Amino acid sequence: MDVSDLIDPLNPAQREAVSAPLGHALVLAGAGSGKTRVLTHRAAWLVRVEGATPWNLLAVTFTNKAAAEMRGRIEERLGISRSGLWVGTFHGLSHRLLRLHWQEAGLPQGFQILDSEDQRRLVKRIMRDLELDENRWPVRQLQGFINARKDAGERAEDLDSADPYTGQMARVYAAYEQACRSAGVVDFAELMLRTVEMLQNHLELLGHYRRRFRHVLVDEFQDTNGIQYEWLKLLAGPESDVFIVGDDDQSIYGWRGARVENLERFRKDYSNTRVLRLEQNYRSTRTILDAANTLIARNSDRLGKKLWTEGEAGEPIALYAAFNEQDEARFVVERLMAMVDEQGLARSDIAILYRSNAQSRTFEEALMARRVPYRVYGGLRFFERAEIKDALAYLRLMANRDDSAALERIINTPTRGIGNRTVETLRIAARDQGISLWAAARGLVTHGGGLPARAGNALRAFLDLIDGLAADTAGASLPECMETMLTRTGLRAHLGKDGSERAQDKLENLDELITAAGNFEQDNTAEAEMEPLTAFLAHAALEAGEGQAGAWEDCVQLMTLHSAKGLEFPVVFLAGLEEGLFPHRMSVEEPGRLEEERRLAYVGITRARQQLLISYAERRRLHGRDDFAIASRFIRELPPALVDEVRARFSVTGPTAAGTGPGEGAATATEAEFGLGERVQHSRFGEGIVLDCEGNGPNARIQVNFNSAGTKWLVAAYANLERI
Ligand SMILES: Nc1ncnc2c1ncn2[C@@H]1O[C@H](COP(=O)(O)OP(=O)(O)OP(=O)(O)O)[C@@H](O)[C@H]1O
Ligand SMILES: [Mg+2]
Repeated sequence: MDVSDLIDPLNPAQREAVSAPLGHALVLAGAGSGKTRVLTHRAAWLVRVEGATPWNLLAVTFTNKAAAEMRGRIEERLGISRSGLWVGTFHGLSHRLLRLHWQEAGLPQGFQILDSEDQRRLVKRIMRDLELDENRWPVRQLQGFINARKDAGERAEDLDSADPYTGQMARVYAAYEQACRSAGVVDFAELMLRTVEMLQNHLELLGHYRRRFRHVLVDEFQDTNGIQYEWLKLLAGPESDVFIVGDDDQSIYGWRGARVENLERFRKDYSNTRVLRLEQNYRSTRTILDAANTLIARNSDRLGKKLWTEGEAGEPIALYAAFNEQDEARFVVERLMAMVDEQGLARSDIAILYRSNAQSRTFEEALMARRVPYRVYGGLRFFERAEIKDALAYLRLMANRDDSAALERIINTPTRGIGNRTVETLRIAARDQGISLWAAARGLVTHGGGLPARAGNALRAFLDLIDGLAADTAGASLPECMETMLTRTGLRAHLGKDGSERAQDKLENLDELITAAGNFEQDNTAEAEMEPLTAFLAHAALEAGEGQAGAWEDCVQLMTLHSAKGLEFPVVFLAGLEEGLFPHRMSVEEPGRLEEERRLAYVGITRARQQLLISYAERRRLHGRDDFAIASRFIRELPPALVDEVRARFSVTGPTAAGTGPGEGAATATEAEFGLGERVQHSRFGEGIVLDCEGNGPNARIQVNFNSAGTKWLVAAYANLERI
């Protein structure tokens, strides 16, 4: 059998791992050393050499993007496509198991997935029911508590209710579980926990999957948490071989209960594990790799790995000290546009990585202003935008009337005369009778009960609308179903009334949703027969941006450092390296958490193949607050010889003689350059210092702090500022 395509593109250590005899194996190696490559080749090897069938494989990773890539690579090596391979994320695969075995899992067939915003609403509602003070019991804290308990495999009844604090939390948790059950919804953490419980309670099912999944492969193993480890241990039975790859230096989910100790635990639980190491890095230039190695060397308690490259030194790391976050975004976008134009890079070769989701907005605005296509992974995803969530809530309710979170979201969107008081009446009725809001509404409409006639009529019309929509769209294609829904619910007309640009955006997003539904291809896993609508809704809840508008277009990639794990890009911009932001202010006090932040920086740096550009802003407006920041300690921890500082300047273009658009009149434009922090003179306001600038061309505005007149924004083209 010719397996040269599996073996030739590998170095000796990688070959050893791919062709290892059957049995458990752990590949422990640093970033970019080919762990993921080895794992995909191993999967193909098992089928082609060891006689496994694709049906025997279970391959797990952490992000949708990584899972999609892994699936593609394995299918390519096996010469199959859209095969229904069990390759996916922990959550995605759990979802699949629950869909297949909803009865055993004790779920309604059309169960829906609750995302974290819906979850927060639900927790909030429960707190109101229990009359808990939000100031004493912050909603997010309770939500975090519930998820953490689930990640640890604990139900409300497992908690120690003797302790008053835990007891109170446990009460909320219990009520929350009850509400989810009656609504027929599951949250993300529940997907895992429910699967584990289902397998534990149904040994025949467990036996079936254990016999089936003879080969279990896990990427990024260092980030597994308690419940994921449990899940793996269940599915990989005594007859199965487990092949895991990981890097302790890239463990970045400790805050969410991931335990790097699972690497050690694995070696104990799975005796005779062969441990293999890879030491050659194929991803990055020597400069980038040296910087990463130097940084991570500061951490203690490392398992210790060597990493070297035959690659070239490459370019130095560029460092840009931005005046503020706008200036930072401008620098990044101008640089990347130049790279695309001059170096012929594809936009998708370029990634902008940041510590927290909130940072994406400034970059998005700068990219939009210059019409550079981009795509945000994770964070505020297409499917999380308000208008999209409204539309999806209608669809969810059509699929499952008991989905109270969906009902609450749209019962009065667009306004239809169902006020807060009516909704409150519904809530009370639902709570008292332990039924869903829908059932409560039907009851009130049918039997009367405390609703004024007008409210009753409005409610009845709403119920009939949903029932009618569900009946009329049965059997229709997804896009048709959405089209009908958007029209009949009045959602589209409601947005159309408002002529603003934002409303226009929203309408376009709704159109995009129809397109996404049209392009949506269901996984053709014959086993998991799902209604197309249910499948699409699950996809929307689970896939981070995969169905996002224009996903197929060549666009710049934006994501948090956490979502960048396992990926690589020729060019990486690492933005916002400021003390307090990165490392995050919550982490600097605790050495353990600081080390996790450093690992995150290591992950960020090692995503870059050829060029790494780091930036920070000396002033940043985030969460509505202005902060002055100093450069992150992680910048100081890089070898200075590898870092090149970029000079800070920006240019403002004056109005063109004929008033032509930007670009056309460039030759006649008067170009004035002001450095941030430069002293200038204004005819009326006197002397001041340049603080900020916004926009380009004739619309550029400049912010100056005048000695006597205070801080002002001026249109640069007309301000006639003079440098002094
Ligand atoms: N033997 C090899 N020859 C050439 N290129 C290789 C070889 N092994 C891996 N690569 C390439 O090196 C890059 C990094 O590989 P891969 O993504 O598998 O590393 P990794 O160890 O999984 O990294 P991470 O820790 O970041 O997940 C990829 O572009 C891969 O194709
Ligand atoms: Mg990898």
